[in-house]
Amino acid sequence: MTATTHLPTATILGYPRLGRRRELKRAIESFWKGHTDEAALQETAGELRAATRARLVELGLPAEGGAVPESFSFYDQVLDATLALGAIPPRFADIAGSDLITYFALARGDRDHQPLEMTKWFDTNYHYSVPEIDETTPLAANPAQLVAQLAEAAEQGIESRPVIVGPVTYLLLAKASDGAGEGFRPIDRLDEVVGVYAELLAALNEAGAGWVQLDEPALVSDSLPVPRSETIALVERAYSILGGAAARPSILLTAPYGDAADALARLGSLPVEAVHADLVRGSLPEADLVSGALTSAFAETQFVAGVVDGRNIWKTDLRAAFGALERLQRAGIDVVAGTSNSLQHVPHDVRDETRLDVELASWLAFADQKIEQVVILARGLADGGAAIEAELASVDAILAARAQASGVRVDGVRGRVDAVTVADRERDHEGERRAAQQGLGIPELATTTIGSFPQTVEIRKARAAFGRGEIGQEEYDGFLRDEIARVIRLQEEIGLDVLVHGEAERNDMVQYFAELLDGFAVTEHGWVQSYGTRATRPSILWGDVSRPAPMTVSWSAYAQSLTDRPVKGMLTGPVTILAWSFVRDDQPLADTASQVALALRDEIDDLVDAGIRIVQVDEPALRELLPLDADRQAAYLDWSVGAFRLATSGAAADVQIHTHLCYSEFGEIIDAVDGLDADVTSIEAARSRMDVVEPLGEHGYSRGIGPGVYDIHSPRVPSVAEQQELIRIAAARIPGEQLWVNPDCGLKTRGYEETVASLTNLVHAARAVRAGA
Ligand code: MET
Ligand SMILES: [Zn+2]
Repeated sequence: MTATTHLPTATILGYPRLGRRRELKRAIESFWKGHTDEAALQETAGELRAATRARLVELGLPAEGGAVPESFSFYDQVLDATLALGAIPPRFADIAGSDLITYFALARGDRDHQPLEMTKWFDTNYHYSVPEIDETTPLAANPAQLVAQLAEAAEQGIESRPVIVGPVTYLLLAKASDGAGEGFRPIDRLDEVVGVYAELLAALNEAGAGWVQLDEPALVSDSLPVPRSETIALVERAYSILGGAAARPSILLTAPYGDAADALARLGSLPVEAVHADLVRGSLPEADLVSGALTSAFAETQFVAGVVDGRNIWKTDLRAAFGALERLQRAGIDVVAGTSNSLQHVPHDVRDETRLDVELASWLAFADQKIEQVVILARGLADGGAAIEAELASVDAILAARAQASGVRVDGVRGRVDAVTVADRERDHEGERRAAQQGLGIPELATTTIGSFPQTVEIRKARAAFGRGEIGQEEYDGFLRDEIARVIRLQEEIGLDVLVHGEAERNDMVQYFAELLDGFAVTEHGWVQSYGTRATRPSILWGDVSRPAPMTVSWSAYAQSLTDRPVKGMLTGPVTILAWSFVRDDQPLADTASQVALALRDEIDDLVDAGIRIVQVDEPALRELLPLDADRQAAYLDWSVGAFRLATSGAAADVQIHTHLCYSEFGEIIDAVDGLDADVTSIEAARSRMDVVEPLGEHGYSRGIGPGVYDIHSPRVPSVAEQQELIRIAAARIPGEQLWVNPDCGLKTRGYEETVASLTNLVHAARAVRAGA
């Protein structure tokens, strides 16, 4: 087949992968447990892929011409690329069995193998498996899975489009393996890797593929190991080679998650057949459009315009989206309607939600509704705007109703945000606070935890029984109080200095608050893959946010009543609440964040009134929301830090404010962390062996800091000696009265046995270092 296929006027970049009812999750987990065999798993996966393709066609994507993406994954798309490239790190070479066995070993590790590291995919909450590359990592095209899926589709009568993470993005997201030579960078192997991609493309061509999609989100990011200008040049080099290959499918090169406007004319000139741009996060290159430069660049290249937002669950303003498409069309560009990015970040179908308010539901578009929107736009492109006027008008009406709906704009909430002054974001001076907090009696190298204790089977059972109405409020509350009492006693026995209540009442650190705040709704089936078989159900922040009643006070006050040691109140911060919810798109995030911050500020007031003297406000997502585009970072840090300060600055000098950030790439935002003005900050550090204390030392960081000494991501129990060593590394750079001793993150995913052993060792390690050991 020659690469002359024309992409139809509608497509999407990818679709949710776990299945409408998370069928794939169940099938994979049952395979892992040994309850089913690989054949059974392959069968379920094949059925799911077939159902997905059929669904996409049913929703209106053409069956011909490569409009249907082949975006299935057993675990992760970057890991899929690792297998397709045969880039299996040699430390896994001894794994016997099928490709799928190797695949899961890379993803999850086993007794003898640490898994590949996992980290967040661009500015999303999705985690990918980080490739490990060095000078000798083998590379050999392994197109089997890609070809098999293509054949399945053909059998269904669908010409689908295989999807692969592109070579530049793949290598820029990889890390150099531990054994790599000094100065080696994975991207140094670009030419070889491109050669393997060429082989994959040849195999796909042979198998009859008309199109292939290569995702290059690296094009929009300033947070990668090379400057963006170099990324663009690398993409040009890679695709000049790939495009020049004799036998290959047509290539769709995508640039999701951000703004590639300044590179678009260059991308359009590459020897590929279609280029995608994210026009939600990104923009059209105005000057190039007006001058005709874009038109010339795209003279022989189709332009997939990502105008339907793939990151949120709101209906797209179709009239505005169609306006952008028409401008391109009028400029003589062959335009295709598409989504801004893969729909893997949104749930399946609003129609599955039976408990949502009907009016709210009418404003929403999950994956299936987004596809319907793309298909309408495509019809407009083919038949002219008049052909879809009724649909455009219907969305106009929905958006107008949404703007007027009760709860969307609440005068009281808005008035309060408008009245916020600079002083509302300022606490007393650091020194005064330190003096006022002496009364807390906190020792040097104070020991504490990050908040949650293990969520046992019993806790989950009680919550489920309460949810089903099998046990009443009183019984459930009694159960939680017993749990809190147990956790307090345990911490006293272990000898921790600052205690927590354990968060047993929380299903999730964001959803718990979403359920108690006005302006939020929760879904039944709104699952979104977080990594592998894990999914979360983000809440929907649809209206002005306020707090009808205290949310955490009774639990924290009860815990404090049981002990003389200080108990930390525990809240999730405004930025993290936003980052892990689907947030309204009709006002700036900064405004929404201020509303959430004011609700938390009231909560802190109430906690303090109830006798709590230390409050931790977790912001693990602060780094995640940092824009990929360097030009947008300052504005982001300004509002996000401002929201945290608004939440916490009502606290008097003698109230100690803690925050928790769980990631180690910290250097980039150290000024922002300083700007949070928290008295104490706990961060992840154990896995990186305290790498972060050096920049902190250099920065002259003056506040309390708790670099984690216990990696909570595995059941392994760190010894006293090991934790003592990490504390010593930190103590060499940071004065003892500033240094806190704590785990990397919460303990909710751990079991009790390892938790008790690890925390006991932690306390002994801290005591030993205090005693000068
Ligand atoms: C992802 S950060 C988690 C913080 C929370 N307080 C916990 O301990 O679970
Ligand atoms: Zn954490």
